[in-house]
Amino acid sequence: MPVTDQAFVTLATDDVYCQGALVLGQSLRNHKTSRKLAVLITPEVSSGMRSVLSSVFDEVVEVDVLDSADSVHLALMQRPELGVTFTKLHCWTLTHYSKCVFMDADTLVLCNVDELFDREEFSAAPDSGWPDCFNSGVFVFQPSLKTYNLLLQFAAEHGSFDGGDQGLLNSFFSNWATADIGKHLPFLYNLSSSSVYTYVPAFNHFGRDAKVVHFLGATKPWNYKYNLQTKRVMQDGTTSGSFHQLSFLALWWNIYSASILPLLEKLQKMEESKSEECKHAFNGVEVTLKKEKVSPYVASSLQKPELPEQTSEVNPTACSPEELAFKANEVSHFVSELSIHFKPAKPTPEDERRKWEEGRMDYMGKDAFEHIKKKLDAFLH
Ligand SMILES: O=c1ccn([C@@H]2O[C@H](COP(=O)(O)OP(=O)(O)O[C@H]3O[C@H](CO)[C@@H](O)[C@H](O)[C@H]3O)[C@@H](O)[C@H]2O)c(=O)[nH]1
Ligand SMILES: [Mn+2]
Repeated sequence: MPVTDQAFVTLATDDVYCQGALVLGQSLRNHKTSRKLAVLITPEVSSGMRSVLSSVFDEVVEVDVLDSADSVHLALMQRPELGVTFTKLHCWTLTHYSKCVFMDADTLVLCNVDELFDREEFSAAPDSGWPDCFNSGVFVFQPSLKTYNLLLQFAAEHGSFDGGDQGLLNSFFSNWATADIGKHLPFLYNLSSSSVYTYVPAFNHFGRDAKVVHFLGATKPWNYKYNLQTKRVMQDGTTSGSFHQLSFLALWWNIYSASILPLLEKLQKMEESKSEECKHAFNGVEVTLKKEKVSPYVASSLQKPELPEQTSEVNPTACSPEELAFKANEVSHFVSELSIHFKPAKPTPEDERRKWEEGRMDYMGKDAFEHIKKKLDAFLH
């Protein structure tokens, strides 16, 4: 039975993090969550990406980077570095839900995790770097404007010891470490893919029961390249990873290529171009498919859903072969390499107009007075 007053919530402040949010949302759908899916976005997210998000999420909620509705705002303005941090706090304003589970956009569920809603605020898993702190990538909370305002006030007064939301939330919910073991989520609900390195025997022993993978740290799944034929992430000099890390990365890309890419394509109406490269431009994100003609024989073998060897070893019990299998779609007939690039794309006229209407002009750039004057002059003469 669907539960409509509870939701999984994530956050994406730009089109890049949207790639992660989409894969997370799709992984929750694949594992048949009975809860709603909500994503918080900020004005920077392009209109194209918003419509893709709304085909995976039940609710796409735009929030400000900094809240301006109360007196705390002034104090916050002195601390611009905390802006993105506070954006996560907006999840407490979703008061049409009685309980929520927040998940970072760089997480991925490996099975159904709806049992998280049996927990109370504030439940989270230990941080692998400092286990007396919780990691703020996965947590159970209860939306409340009162808590939201207390958090903002606390932030304005004390800041954050790590400059991010994790430090802030740990200071605010400071009795997490000692008060109630029921609020300690097992590490399996927020397995940082890099900690697999630091305690290999434990991973070998418990890893197969992992429920949520968190790609915490500077290099995110979307920074890698993926080979659609071998279903493996491609490594170059700048990336490295253990076998298991690579397996989790491959799983992320499996979902991306099977379910997210077709959504992006539908939106962009990929024209039947004969060129070697076909690009999907969003705001700052470009998905590049390097085309390669595949012989009919190879193409037909691609259509068979086969279990990617890499992922099967990580979680053999939690997910069925069908769930893990890469669903070969039309794209795979001619695509060999998939990658996401981050270069500012030209905003659409629609995005431009929305920015103007919201009073967010590019004063330093194309909306600078000299440029506007030039246009006026050209028009008048
Ligand atoms: O430019 C950004 C940066 C972050 N996020 C969102 O905020 C989350 C946290 O950022 P992330 O890059 O995932 O941080 P981590 O590498 O996971 O680092 C740690 O430190 C962060 C800051 O304290 C915490 O938010 C994380 O939960 C914690 O795992 C992301 O997943 C997104 O949902 C954005 O939307 N845009
Ligand atoms: Mn994260």
